[in-house]
Amino acid sequence: MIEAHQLTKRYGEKTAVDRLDFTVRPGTVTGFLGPNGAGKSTTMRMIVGLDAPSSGSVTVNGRRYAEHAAPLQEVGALLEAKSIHPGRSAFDHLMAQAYTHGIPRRRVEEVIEMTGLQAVAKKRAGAFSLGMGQRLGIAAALLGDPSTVMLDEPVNGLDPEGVLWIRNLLSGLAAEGRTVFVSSHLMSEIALVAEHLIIVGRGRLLADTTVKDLVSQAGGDTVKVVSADPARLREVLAGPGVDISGRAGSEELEVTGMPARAIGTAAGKAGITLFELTPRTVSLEEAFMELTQDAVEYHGSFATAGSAA
Ligand SMILES: Nc1ncnc2c1ncn2[C@@H]1O[C@H](COP(=O)(O)OP(=O)(O)OP(=O)(O)O)[C@@H](O)[C@H]1O
Repeated sequence: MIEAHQLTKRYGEKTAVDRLDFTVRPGTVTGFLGPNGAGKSTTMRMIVGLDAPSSGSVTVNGRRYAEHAAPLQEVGALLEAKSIHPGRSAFDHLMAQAYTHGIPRRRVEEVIEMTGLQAVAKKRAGAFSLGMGQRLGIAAALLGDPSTVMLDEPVNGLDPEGVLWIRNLLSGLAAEGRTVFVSSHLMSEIALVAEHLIIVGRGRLLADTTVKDLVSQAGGDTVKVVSADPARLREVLAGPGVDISGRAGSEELEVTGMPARAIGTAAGKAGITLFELTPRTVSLEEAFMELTQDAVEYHGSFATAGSAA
């Protein structure tokens, strides 16, 4: 369990993390999302004590990271900055860490197997591909068999097989009852693995929600209905929580707050012929963009042909 209370980090004039309050719970994968520069890495660094909060606090399993007697057993982290000696083999790198934390050799062998590094474990880590490097970073994060696992942009630059592997690994860790906290600036990646979402923009909390709720809040439960008698259909469907819109003279209605199946049934009972009944699905990417559009630090811009002088 990770708990942040009014967590704040300032770098001079810049407030990278601004009074964040959130809880990351065990047994599920929580995605940590936000545009570039939103403060995700800074937050994660504070969770593992690599950066000190300017104010507020963050704890793992009820204590600040530095207060744990055996922190590697509490939280395993893969952060963006890697500190792997390029001349050392993956096995030696993990053994060195295990040795300094009183972790047995057996556990090193276990994490090598879990991360599929058996064939390359004795090779120089400096010669590793990006994917292998990520696997090694994850192996190191899992070394202490931690109840909380935190990964910063774990799928960055991975091939589809690597992405699928990470997805299965994270779901498996959550199913074992661990707290799993994963950052990304890509909604599409997180949507496949996370159930819960913490979304930040410019250091502020924008949403603490579920993937399901984010979609429905963004209008994911709208249904397009084309019928022979839209005026009567409006009357038939009207009710509490149901919102109906449509242009005068058009056969098309947009219905929010009623599933397609219920609309079809009601129309059928009233004898109204339907020509089309289409649930509109808002992609998570769209929902995310809508939520974070004001919080993006650097908007891209492009000149249209007409604007060139
Ligand atoms: N050491 C530092 N000194 C000054 N500013 C910093 C420092 N570290 C981060 N920042 C600034 O704080 C803000 C948050 O950065 P952070 O790296 O935490 O964002 P992020 O959400 O992880 O972004 P990304 O998705 O690009 O990795 C940015 O504006 C960044 O420039």
